[in-house]
Amino acid sequence: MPVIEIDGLSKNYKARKAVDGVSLKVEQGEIFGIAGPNGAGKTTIVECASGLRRRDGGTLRVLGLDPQSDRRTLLQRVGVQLQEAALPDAIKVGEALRMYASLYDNPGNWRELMDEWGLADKERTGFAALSGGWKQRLFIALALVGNPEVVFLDELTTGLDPSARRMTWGLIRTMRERGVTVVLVTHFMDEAEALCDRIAIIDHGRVVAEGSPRELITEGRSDSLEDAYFALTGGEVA
Ligand SMILES: Nc1ncnc2c1ncn2[C@@H]1O[C@H](COP(=O)(O)OP(=O)(O)OP(=O)(O)O)[C@@H](O)[C@H]1O
Repeated sequence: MPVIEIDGLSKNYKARKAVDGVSLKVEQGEIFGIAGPNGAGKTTIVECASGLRRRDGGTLRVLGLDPQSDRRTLLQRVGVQLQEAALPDAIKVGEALRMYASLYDNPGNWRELMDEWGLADKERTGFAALSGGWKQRLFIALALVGNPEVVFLDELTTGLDPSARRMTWGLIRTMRERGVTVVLVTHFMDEAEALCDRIAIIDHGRVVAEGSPRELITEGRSDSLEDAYFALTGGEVA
């Protein structure tokens, strides 16, 4: 049974159709990528699926639960890292992890997570003093602290330096090996190609293509996923 089943999802912001009839299935233990141009509706899909935003139409099941009506139960079982998250300036890295862990019934070991994500040296550093890349690492660790079965990561490696980016890829693969299902919103086609089992390309609130990186390359009659992306979204190559 799929871990995530989205059928005919729609969401409007006033007159603007942000998501327009999206249907997707994600299987357990997959790394599922969501790619597409700015404003395509990717974040809105993730927000609706993770229980953070109400949908206008369609059905949604995550771990068999409805993200709207079963929101509280679902939030115990999923982790979410969002693009524009923020924390109080003065909160220290260790405090943030401990505080987030306390929100879950069965949290992971936050100290282990802090080590795993290279944050141990920053345990006593305040949020405001972290660079963008370290904030990003902290947000990923916070998304994982509840020991989630499904994790939604929005622009996972934006702002990370190349070595942190590769380290992050390794840790995401480890999560898959542990059976965690990962939904990854990304603008980086090398990242999607390296990590994702399947990818949905979204444009103007609709799914324009879906498949494994190899299938999308074939469908776009291209040599690389990046070229396939441009072919499938009708975008211009810069
Ligand atoms: N809270 C909001 N209020 C009004 N419009 C919104 C809101 N959030 C998103 N939108 C609009 O909905 C559309 C989809 O936005 P969304 O953030 O889901 O796209 P995205 O694919 O994640 O974009 P990006 O790649 O730039 O992050 C855009 O036109 C955006 O301007």
